[in-house]
Amino acid sequence: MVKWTDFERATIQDIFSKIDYEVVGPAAFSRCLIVYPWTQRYFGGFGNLYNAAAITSNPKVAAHGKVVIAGLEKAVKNMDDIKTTYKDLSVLHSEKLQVDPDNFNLLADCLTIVVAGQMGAAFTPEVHAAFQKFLAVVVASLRKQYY
Ligand code: HEM
Repeated sequence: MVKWTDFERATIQDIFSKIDYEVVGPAAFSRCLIVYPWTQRYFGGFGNLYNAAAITSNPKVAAHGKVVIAGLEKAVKNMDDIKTTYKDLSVLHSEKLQVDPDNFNLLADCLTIVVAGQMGAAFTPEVHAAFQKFLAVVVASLRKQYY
């Protein structure tokens, strides 16, 4: 089981209480599609992903970015058992969506960059370390049902 320090718990709660979901989710997801274009292959039904401008103005991309953040919020609310919380989500990404699990880290990196940009100076190395640990547990939990 993952052990969290008081600082880590407080920091994760604090980050998610401060960030603007409507902005961070879409920004992180669209950044992932732009920076790592092979991730677009899973979103064939999302319409125009032709270039960065098309991606950032695509309403389906924005909507899915919010879905991802809502998924992360579940992990925030269940920090002591993210693996169980993400069981179905892991099965979905593995068996139905067949997402290469290496891509989880790419989206996590984009989330870090966007959150850092929003938080500015408050995103200290200690806060970064706590967020990194949280994302590592999220990614490991999403990978759990892969075989
Ligand atoms: C932090 C990592 C991620 C989280 C928390 C996450 C979360 C979610 C959630 C909550 C859903 C909706 C599930 C449902 O409808 O029941 C979803 C769907 C989906 N995810 Fe992820 N996801 C992550 C990473 C990725 C990555 C990296 C990819 C591909 C590069 C991906 C591809 C998809 C696809 C294709 C869908 C279905 C979209 C649709 O057709 O509406 N996910 N994800």
